[in-house]
Amino acid sequence: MPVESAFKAIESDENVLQKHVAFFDRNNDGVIYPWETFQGFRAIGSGILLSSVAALFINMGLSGKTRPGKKFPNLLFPIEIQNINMAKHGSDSGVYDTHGRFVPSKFEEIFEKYARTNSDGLTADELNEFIKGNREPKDYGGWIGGFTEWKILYYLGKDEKGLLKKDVVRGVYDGSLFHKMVEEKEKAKASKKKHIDKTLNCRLLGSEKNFRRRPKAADGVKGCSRHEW
Ligand code: HEM
Ligand SMILES: [Ca+2]
Repeated sequence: MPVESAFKAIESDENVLQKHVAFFDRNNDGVIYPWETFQGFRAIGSGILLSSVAALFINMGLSGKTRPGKKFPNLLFPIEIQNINMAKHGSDSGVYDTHGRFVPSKFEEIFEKYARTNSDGLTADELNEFIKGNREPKDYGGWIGGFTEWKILYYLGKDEKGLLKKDVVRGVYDGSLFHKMVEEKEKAKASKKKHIDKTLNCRLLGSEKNFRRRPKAADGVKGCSRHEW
């Protein structure tokens, strides 16, 4: 899905990683359950399969790490947002520091190093090089973590030319991308509804065959036309 427009600059002294995950805390109680992860994925337009698999893996994988000192796993796999920085893994970009803060120089480094075709984004090949470049030896868990995070981001956020834009990547770090995606989805839904309403309107006027989407047709009826063109 193409997501354009500029995102705000990110403050580097706050726990931005908490913002990254807060979108998925659907009832804002500081804890993310698997069904909330599922709902969050659905809200940004992911299919049922990806949303289910992601919810299972993310919550089962991160829950225990964010519940330090708890002896037994909670089988509802809650993720505690206040401890989300403990869920960090290796083989990442280093853009989040150990406290979950945003490190601007690391963010810039991604594009300085890998964005060769277009300084403003990464192609699929450049992204693969970047993911490989982050790998620490034998850190298999981190390899999988990094690979899936970046591949899902690419899948959901690439533009029509297959480029993962810098703005989109910046937006994922503070979670603003997720809110943006919901907005885009709502907009697309509203315009589809408008189109259906117009089609219906034209049908009532008896010109459904020649219906075209355009602001004002020659015959003066908004969105309808009696002529092919
Ligand atoms: C569509 C949904 C999501 C996408 C596209 C996504 C993508 C990403 C990306 C690209 C990173 C940066 C990794 C790096 O800097 O190398 C990241 C980091 C992280 N994400 Fe997500 N994420 C999503 C959802 C979630 C959810 C639901 C959680 C947990 C509730 C989560 C937890 C984390 C954590 C803990 C990190 C830090 C990893 C680290 O730096 O070691 N993410 N994510
Ligand atoms: Ca919650």
